[in-house]
Amino acid sequence: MADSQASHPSLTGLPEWQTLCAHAGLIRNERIRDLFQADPQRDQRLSMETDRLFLDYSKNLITGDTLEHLTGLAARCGLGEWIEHLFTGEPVNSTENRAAMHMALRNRGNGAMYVGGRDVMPDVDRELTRMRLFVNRLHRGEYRGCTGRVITDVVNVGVGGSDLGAVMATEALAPYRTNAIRMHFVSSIDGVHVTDVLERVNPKTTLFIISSKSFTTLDTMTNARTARDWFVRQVADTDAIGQHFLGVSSNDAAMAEYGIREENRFRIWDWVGGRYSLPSAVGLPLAIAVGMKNFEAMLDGFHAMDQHFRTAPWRHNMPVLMGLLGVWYTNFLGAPGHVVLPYDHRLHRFPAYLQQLEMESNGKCVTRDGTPVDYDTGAIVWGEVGPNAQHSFYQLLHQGTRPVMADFLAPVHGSAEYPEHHDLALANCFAQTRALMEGQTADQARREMEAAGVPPERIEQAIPHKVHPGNKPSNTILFDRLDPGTLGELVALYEHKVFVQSVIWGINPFDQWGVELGKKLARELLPAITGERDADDADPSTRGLLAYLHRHRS
Ligand SMILES: O=P(O)(O)OC[C@H]1O[C@H](O)[C@H](O)[C@@H](O)[C@@H]1O
Repeated sequence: MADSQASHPSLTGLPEWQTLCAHAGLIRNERIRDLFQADPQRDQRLSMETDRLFLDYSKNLITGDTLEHLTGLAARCGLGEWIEHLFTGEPVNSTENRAAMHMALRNRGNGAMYVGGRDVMPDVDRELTRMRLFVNRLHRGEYRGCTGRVITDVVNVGVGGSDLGAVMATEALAPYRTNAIRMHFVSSIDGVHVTDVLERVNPKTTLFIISSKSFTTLDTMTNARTARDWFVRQVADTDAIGQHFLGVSSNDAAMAEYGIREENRFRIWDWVGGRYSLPSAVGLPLAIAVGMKNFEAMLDGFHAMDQHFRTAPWRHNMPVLMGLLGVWYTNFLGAPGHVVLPYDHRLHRFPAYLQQLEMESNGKCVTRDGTPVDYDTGAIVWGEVGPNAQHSFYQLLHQGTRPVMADFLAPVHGSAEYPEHHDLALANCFAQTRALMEGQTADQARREMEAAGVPPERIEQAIPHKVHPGNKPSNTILFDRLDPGTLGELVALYEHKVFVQSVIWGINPFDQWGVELGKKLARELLPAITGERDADDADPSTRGLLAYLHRHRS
């Protein structure tokens, strides 16, 4: 692997890159609408299905040539080899000399998967079995609190990759709940988050899961200590900690030191990246909420997408296509933003989950060998539940000056209770992608206002404001229903999409050094916040902030 690592080509100098630049110059002048007219089969040619997902990418500013040029670039960047490096447990996380073998966590095929020459499947299966035993005991009411009462609440304490996936999936799969245990998540270090959750639970019937791959993250450790102190104060029994606190980590010694007993310590491994850890024991809160059967159905979905990604030809490979489309907009059409718009409220944390997955993975400015890049990398990802976002930021999507790439997601079967609501949501979803693509001309706006009887002078005034330029790209991802398998496929789709882009950009998507500096400066600044020392060495703005703080505290 060292060879292909060293040989990542200077991207912008590649003939494939130059071809794409020239091609973009031509295609900028095209209208997506006209491309449909020129090719009546376009929607069929530019759409595809996997086991559970349907992707329509025909409303993009692309032609068959665009895809050919993009796959040519991917081949030149060694995408095929890199996919094999990933799946064969090579240390693709070069700065930390680690594999990124999250596919082993959901390897439902029972074959061996190797990291550093060692089959990791026995470890994976052992932890999955331990989770199953624990979850089943809890659900049967056999695992109880220190006073013998059944558990009514579970509080997951974690942050980033040890929080976002579990929250997102627990919300998304709410209809698959198998029991009445209430789930709570504490992530933010600010003290109010933990307060708000502790106020709602009874210590004698609550389990705490301290979830942290490193078991050193300041945020999680601070909240975990506060939760433990609160618990001990409430039950007045330190021995009870062992019964009420579970841990998920790769740092067994730290879990033990915190007071988590052996049988309540669930393991992950250094080859599981935090933001790729939902299918590991980090998903324990989800498994408790929806039961192991549903959790494993989610793993099936992950696995199906893993297989698809590894084996499908690139022109029919969903993560590859989505990754390449992202590269097209980021690097050749100058669209820095990528918005994710689910038309199902239960996916309301999905954009937040993807923000970490995409931006922590590909928000990098040097290649794997440390060379500064001279092209853009990770998109700026944001999003919101589509129907709500229509009433807030869609204005910018329709008439703003900067192009944005959009992913629309929707189940065919949404609300079981109010299917007529879901019809409205779908009508909006499909209408928005049309409106973005087709826009509205001055003539159309004029005709509409004339028909509505608007006075002519007002019409002329209003027209510039009512014109929608259109030609805005979008993907639409549909699926039968938001069930566990579909969620697994969806998450794996984006994971692999991120990997594809990292290969083109030549960057390591599995480290996150950019988050360290802020943490270090926070540690250094803490004494200045508490007033133990001055921060004379800090910049003038920071000193000003500290001065304001202390003026208002005194
Ligand atoms: O699971 P932990 O070790 O506590 O890490 C939690 C999170 O914190 C870090 O700062 C990283 O930016 C994330 O990638 C990670 O998921």
